[in-house]
Amino acid sequence: MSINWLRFVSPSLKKPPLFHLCHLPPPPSSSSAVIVAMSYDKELAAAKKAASLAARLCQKVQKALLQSDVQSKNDKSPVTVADYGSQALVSFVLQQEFPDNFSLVAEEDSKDLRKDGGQEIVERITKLVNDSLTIDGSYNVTLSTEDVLKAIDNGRSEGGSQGRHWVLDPIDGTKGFLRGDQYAIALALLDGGKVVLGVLACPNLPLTSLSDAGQHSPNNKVGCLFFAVVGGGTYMQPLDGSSAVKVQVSAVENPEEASFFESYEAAHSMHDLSSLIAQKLGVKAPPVRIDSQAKYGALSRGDGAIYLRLPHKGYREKIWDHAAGCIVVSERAKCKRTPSTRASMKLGVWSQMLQGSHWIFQRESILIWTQASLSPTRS
Ligand SMILES: Nc1ncnc2c1ncn2[C@@H]1O[C@H](COP(=O)(O)O)[C@@H](OP(=O)(O)O)[C@H]1O
Ligand SMILES: [Mg+2]
Repeated sequence: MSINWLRFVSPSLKKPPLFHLCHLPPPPSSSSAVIVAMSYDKELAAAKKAASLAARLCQKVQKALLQSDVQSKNDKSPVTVADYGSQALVSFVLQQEFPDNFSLVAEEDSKDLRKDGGQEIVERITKLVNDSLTIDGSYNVTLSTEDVLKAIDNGRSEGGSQGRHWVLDPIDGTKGFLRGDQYAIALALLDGGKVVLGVLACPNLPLTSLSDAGQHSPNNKVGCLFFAVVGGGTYMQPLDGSSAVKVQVSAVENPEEASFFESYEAAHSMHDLSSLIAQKLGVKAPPVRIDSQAKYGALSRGDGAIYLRLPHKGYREKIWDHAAGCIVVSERAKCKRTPSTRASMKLGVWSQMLQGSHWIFQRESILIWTQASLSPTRS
């Protein structure tokens, strides 16, 4: 049931240990990598297409964002027409491409949209989806509002450790999206309970490193698509479709020279605690706070070396918030056999002292500290 580097453990099977330090084996040799990667070619092409189309839809909505686009969900997180539109689009594309073997575990459902007063918003979503499909031109269809609601609800699969299941966060970082900041369309494929493929579309992430001094220059283009297939390395390409490059994680091993990422939202991760931990690790740089799994994309190309995610007590992570990001980081291109232990040992001591059920994940110079007891199902 283990998924590469981020382990998904059913709560009924096992209580997470107090802390767990995970040294991962090196990536497979290049010959086996090619064979493994090729077996998901069609899935990768479909996932990139679906995520890119959804990203374009979201970009359009973010530009024209009005407060009236915001609805309220039970958990009080904001949901936008782009959230639903993105899910409908990805669901539709995947179902077209894999009509005989389609299972999608996605964040949204149409319940709120089907309530009184939802019709207008459904029509707006439907128009957005149809406009995106028309521009793409691959499918000669015009979806009705009911088709769109069904496509959204086709994301209600429970997933599981048998067979293939797509996992989607249609807009990860909804708060960032509403603020005009970072967000991601995060799509992963589980096969036999393992994440085998991940695509992260990050429409607002600069193409150059976040640590570059010129990042705020008006000439610095934004819009990145990260993708990884198990055994095949991680790639990044501009969302406009130009060619992809293999990325590699940071070479920084000394935490004193590392920059660390955390959630922008203090409600999602305890900033005070991460600042204390960073201080104890010897990290000198201030935290880089960004929304969504764009953090994983940025880590995979070496913009930073540490990601601390410390949710408040009682929060349970969802599979769609990590599945795509974890493979994008764990399939990074760099292959170095001597992992740095300096930071992880320090973190280990701290995690014992804090007595939390935090796990530490280390791969070479990357450190990710998060509560990650996830199951390959939606619950
Ligand atoms: N109280 C909480 N603690 C931790 N994570 C939370 C949270 N409330 C929401 N989240 C999750 O944090 C995600 C955003 O991640 P980040 O903090 O890295 O930007 C949200 O994704 P959505 O925006 O898809 O709902 C949501 O799943
Ligand atoms: Mg999310």
